[in-house]
Amino acid sequence: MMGGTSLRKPKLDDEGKLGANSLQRSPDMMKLQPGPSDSQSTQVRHAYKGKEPLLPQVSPREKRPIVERPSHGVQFKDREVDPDSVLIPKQKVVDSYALIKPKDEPFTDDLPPDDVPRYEAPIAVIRPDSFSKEDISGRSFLTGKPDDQEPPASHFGTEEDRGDSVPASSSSRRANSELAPVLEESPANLEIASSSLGEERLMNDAHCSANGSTESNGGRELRDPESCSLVVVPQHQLTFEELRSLHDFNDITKGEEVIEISWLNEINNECPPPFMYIPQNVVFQNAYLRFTLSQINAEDCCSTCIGDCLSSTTICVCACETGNEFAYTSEGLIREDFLEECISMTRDPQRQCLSYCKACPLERSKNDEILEPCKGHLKRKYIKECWSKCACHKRCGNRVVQRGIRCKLQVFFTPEGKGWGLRTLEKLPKGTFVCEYIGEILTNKELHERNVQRTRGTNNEWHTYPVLLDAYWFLKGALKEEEALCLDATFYGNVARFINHRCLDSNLIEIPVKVETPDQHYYHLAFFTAREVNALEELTWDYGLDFDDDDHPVEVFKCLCSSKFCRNMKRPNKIRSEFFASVESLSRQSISNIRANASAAAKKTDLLASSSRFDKKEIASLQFVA
Ligand SMILES: C[S@@+](CC[C@H](N)C(=O)[O-])C[C@H]1O[C@@H](n2cnc3c(N)ncnc32)[C@H](O)[C@@H]1O
Repeated sequence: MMGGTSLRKPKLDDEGKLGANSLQRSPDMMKLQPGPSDSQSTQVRHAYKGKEPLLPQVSPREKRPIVERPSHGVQFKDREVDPDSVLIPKQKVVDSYALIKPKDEPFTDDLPPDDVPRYEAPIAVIRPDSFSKEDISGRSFLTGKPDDQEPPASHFGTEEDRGDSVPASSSSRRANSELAPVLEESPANLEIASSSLGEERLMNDAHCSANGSTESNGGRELRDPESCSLVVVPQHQLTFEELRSLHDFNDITKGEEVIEISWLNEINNECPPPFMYIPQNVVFQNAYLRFTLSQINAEDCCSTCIGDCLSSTTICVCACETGNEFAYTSEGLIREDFLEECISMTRDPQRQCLSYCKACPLERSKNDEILEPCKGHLKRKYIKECWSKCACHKRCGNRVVQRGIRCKLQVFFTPEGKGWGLRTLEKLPKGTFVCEYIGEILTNKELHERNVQRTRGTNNEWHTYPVLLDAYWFLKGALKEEEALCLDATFYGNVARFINHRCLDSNLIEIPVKVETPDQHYYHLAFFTAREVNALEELTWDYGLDFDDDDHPVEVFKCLCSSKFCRNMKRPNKIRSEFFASVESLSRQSISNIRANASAAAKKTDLLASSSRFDKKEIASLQFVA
């Protein structure tokens, strides 16, 4: 599991020092699989070493007009694109950019067949008119649509509808489709909530497709196209051409974002793995979300604000959550002190504040007979943005994440063997919003079921990309199953699914952002730059993986982040001492904080020490740090 929870256990190495793995998170919280393409990619790359990369013919395409809107208060600076970084394939680039310019060679059929990655295609589509209005509204899950397309608040069922355990929306979905409870027996069917256009889609067998399994009949009937409006799409192994066309070379988002995001492979002939691009989170099945205006109380919105909240002289209700100061500056960046606080709470083991659930949903989802105690979840600072019930202007400066991706990004094939990655094509100031982590909203039980199914399967190429939304789990005594949520970008996701891991000093930091609901159990996970990032730099994020952990079913990857803080690296002594020095300096500030509050620290250490989950070595390391 990436991000979300973070219990880093300082560890001692063999010599009893704070070791290379000293800043690790809880094992069970972090489960992540190697990306689908990595193993293949290494082989293919070697096979093509020294050859010119083959890149698809770029067909000229009309540039999508980006509507410029008058600015009210917040200025989203037009960042200057580094001239050396113009990589967008459809743009003409001058010779000096040849190093990174996408090649124009057309694909030919004479590619060695063994080097052609094989995937299966998704799948099927339901026509929008196939559901009743009620059903559509029940499923709507639209948030933060950029600018003028922002949708109205969607109804997710009333309190009465909700019943004890199953939300009305998911009940109605089940009534409409028997495709819901199928993970165990049949190939999983995946249901997607409404798109930005209110369009309903149903993806059948996305899991199976991603899994690489084949259907012998070469196609699968989903539903009668007339009665249920499903289109039958033949299932077969994708040819290279088909795979390539799955992701628009110029825009992997297929027009779903305000800006285009190209993809580029200068290393080998691989294409990005098959997945469905979505710009907003969607409910998979049982997750309970209720976005209603009636649910938003006066204290949850700024119903008296006018124009730009950031320039208002009176205190805006939406800033109360962040100490009466907005998290954003008038340039649309995160405020320096707020950002530093978030960084230190996430990265500095002494600042990390863990909270413990009474009945941890993560442990509950395992269905074990004995419920293990909660291993702790990182407390986080979060941002609260203005939304529909706020009276401020749509371009109020306290609406950043909901405006969608604004940076010039590119999905690219990394040369170091990490598979695909995400990079910026322009210099990004510290505190810039880059993108959200978008995926299917699953309950933890659903995620657990997916994982079980994956590990049971014969094909280990089915990888998962999940993050927990666990920042507030501790607030509620016992979360209902449908309230303990996570995001999974394995089958549906946005560009964030390409962000690779970097231990500790990654250039992105994830911050929870509340937009459309005051509910604590659902929030957006947004990535901001933790420092200034240069054009062409890869964007990275610390997944919080514990590379020593073999107590989870998902194999961790061999980390190639090349950070000097890498937790998955045997270091020579010199580098090791540098590493300790860096950790020491990072911790100094926090150690003084702990000294200032010795009793709280001691209490915390006692609490951790009393937990049977820690062995002597770990307790010793906790005491060492304290
Ligand atoms: C969220 S995906 C990132 C995108 C992925 N590289 C791809 O090609 O789709 C996570 C996977 O990327 C690879 N990865 C990410 N960070 C890595 C790192 N620091 N070293 C090696 N592999 C990494 C691992 O295979 C991991 O399971």
